[in-house]
Amino acid sequence: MASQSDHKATIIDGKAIAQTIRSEIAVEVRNLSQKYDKVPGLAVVIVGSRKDSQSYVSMKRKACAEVGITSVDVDLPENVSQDDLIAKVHKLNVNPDVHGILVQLPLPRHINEEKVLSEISIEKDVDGFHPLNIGKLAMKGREPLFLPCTPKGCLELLSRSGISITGKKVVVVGRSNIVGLPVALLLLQANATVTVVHSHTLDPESIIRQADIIIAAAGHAMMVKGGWIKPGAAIIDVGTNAIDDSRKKSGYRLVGDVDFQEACQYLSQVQRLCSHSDVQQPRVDVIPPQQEFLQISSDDFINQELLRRDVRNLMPTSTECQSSLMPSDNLPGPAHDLVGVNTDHITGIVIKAKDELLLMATVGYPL
Ligand SMILES: NC(=O)C1=CN([C@@H]2O[C@H](COP(=O)(O)OP(=O)(O)OC[C@H]3O[C@@H](n4cnc5c(N)ncnc54)[C@H](OP(=O)(O)O)[C@@H]3O)[C@@H](O)[C@H]2O)C=CC1
Ligand SMILES: Nc1nc(=O)c2c([nH]1)NC[C@@H]1CN(c3ccc(C(=O)N[C@@H](CCC(=O)O)C(=O)O)cc3)C=[N+]21
Repeated sequence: MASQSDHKATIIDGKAIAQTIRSEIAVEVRNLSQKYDKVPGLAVVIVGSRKDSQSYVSMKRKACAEVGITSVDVDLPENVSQDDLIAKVHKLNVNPDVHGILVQLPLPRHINEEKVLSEISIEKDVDGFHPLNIGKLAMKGREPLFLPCTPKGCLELLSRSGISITGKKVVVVGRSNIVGLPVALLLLQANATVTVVHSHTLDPESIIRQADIIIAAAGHAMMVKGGWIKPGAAIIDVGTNAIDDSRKKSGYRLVGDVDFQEACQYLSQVQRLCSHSDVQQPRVDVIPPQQEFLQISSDDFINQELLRRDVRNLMPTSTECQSSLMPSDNLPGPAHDLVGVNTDHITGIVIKAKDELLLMATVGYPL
């Protein structure tokens, strides 16, 4: 996790964490097989030959092999009827060697996904897509039998990276049944204050900028820009988007929903600010009383010493603070009061003059 002394964005190594989790599961599977003389079985059902689905399914089957879970492969043709698919699911429901059933989505258009998913026995619904499982996830004090894997993975990444959730402002970008909605529900259960951004959300940038934690799951390549991220924020980028890349043999490369390069550059720049006074300044948004947004350099407003201090020492009465924050000629009126900052870590400074919000500096450093 990023610390005050870090000068660049810290990268959560999802691959390494996944490897650790797989090793832990392998031990559990070994213990189970020793105790019960049986290994867990996962049925992975795929309909048709979509390239992306085949690639995800083969990843799942490989992961099963790696940890010692038996993968029961069910590959059905694109034109399989809904009744035949449901009959297959029913067979798997009663197969004692199958403990989990996963029907890869999306299904072909002629098949009703909702109907098929509701036919999976809730005891074997490892994707957690059964309405009863999702319903329990949404209710206080109820325990779903299975949690959807990607949302669960997001929380694992956070907890294994030492990022606490309780009390944090989390913005989830996306509200799909697979990722956005269940991850928002899980975060709510973990005592976060959750905002969900979707395709009808007005001004997503200003909402995302308030987040301590961002879960990006919109399926929209690099939509979250570096400047949208509050310094110190943790980001889990779920998006997997293929974009054209002539330098690749395949002709494409995968990118997330967050502009990774830009985010790292932006965060590094802001974090360096805390210890070097000569570096380029981050952007600062100024909100004049007319509510117009202006972008200016923070040079004129904030000195380095101020940023290094504990927020609690920066009380409105501090003349030093006021003079250091006093803009030369941009802001009218008498001394400005420093009225609000996040107390855990300096993530924003709000200055008031004559009870009007005049300036909000989105600079600071993480814990
Ligand atoms: N790594 C993993 O394990 C997984 C990764 N993924 C990846 O995550 C991404 C999302 O997948 P999935 O949830 O299935 O996608 P869906 O297309 O089902 O849902 C996308 C969601 O994002 C919202 N959205 C779309 N565009 C915007 C936008 N410009 N601003 C804000 N919100 C937007 C949509 O809003 P609305 O509801 O209004 O339409 C919708 O709720 C994809 O890139 C996918 O490949 C998915 C599953 C697992
Ligand atoms: N019943 C069902 N359950 C699912 O969980 C499900 C599904 N249907 N349908 C489609 C989505 C999509 N999905 C992904 C899984 C892993 C990666 C993933 O691991 N991506 C790698 C790269 C993969 C690659 O190299 O191709 C990465 O992000 O680094 C992405 C997407 C699961 N889904």
